[in-house]
Amino acid sequence: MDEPGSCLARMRETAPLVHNITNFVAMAVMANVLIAAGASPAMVHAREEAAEFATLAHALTVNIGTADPDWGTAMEEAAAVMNGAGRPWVFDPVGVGATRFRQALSERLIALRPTVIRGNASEIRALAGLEGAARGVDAGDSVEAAAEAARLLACRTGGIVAVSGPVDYVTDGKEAYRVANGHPLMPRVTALGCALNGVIAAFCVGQPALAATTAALAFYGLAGETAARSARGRAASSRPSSMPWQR
Ligand SMILES: Nc1ncnc2c1ncn2[C@@H]1O[C@H](COP(=O)(O)OP(=O)(O)O)[C@@H](O)[C@H]1O
Ligand SMILES: Cc1ncsc1CCOP(=O)(O)O
Ligand SMILES: [Mg+2]
Repeated sequence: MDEPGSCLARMRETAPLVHNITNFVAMAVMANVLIAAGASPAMVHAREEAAEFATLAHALTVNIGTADPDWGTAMEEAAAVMNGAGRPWVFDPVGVGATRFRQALSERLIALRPTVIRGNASEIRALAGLEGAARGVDAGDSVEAAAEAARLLACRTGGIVAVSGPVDYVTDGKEAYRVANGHPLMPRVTALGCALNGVIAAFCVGQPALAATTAALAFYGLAGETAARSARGRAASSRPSSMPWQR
């Protein structure tokens, strides 16, 4: 497998245009993360233009976090464009276990065979039809508890499945790798999982998807470790001690 550093260097040489149909929470965070990593983000979700825009993009991400039926159609049409052009796309099944709408849309997207599916452990378990302990969009299951689900999903789609968490797990259904980079503050910041999808998509442009996804996970975890060194974390108490009306 290629060195993660070589994958990063090749991604930066390409500076790929990554088209994202993502959720309202993640849009700005994800765009900034992609620029910082060395790619060009574009957030384009209107049903009337998503497929047309996809023809311009090097890679696509689709994310069902705040989807509605029109966004779902936009995702399916844009993914079909990427498949036709042989370009990578990443699917994030945010909160898939929570509602029938998310489950049905996810089934349609899986049938289009994403290059990479990336979710937290509870999402990957739910996608494989297993019971889980999700709390909305947050994981309640361990990564190890989702490893077999990831393997089965990868065999079903022929793509890569990445389970993020304290130690990420990534597989193509035959080989598997674990990535131990990252910091416990990362799941305390909303949309960091969503933003990771864009980085994975950027790394996958012109590079083998298993190696590229593994490298993206390592790069992202290291970035989180670096950021955590200068982060103060959240306050010890949820009640600030020096609010003006308390003086
Ligand atoms: N406890 C943890 N320790 C270190 N890194 C973590 C931890 N939990 C999540 N991460 C990292 O945070 C990023 C987002 O993953 P995750 O929180 O699982 O996604 P999501 O926001 O979709 O639930 C990944 O890079 C993952 O490796
Ligand atoms: C809070 C929330 N609600 C709908 S989408 C979303 C963002 C989830 O982002 P992430 O899975 O990266 O934490
Ligand atoms: Mg998520």
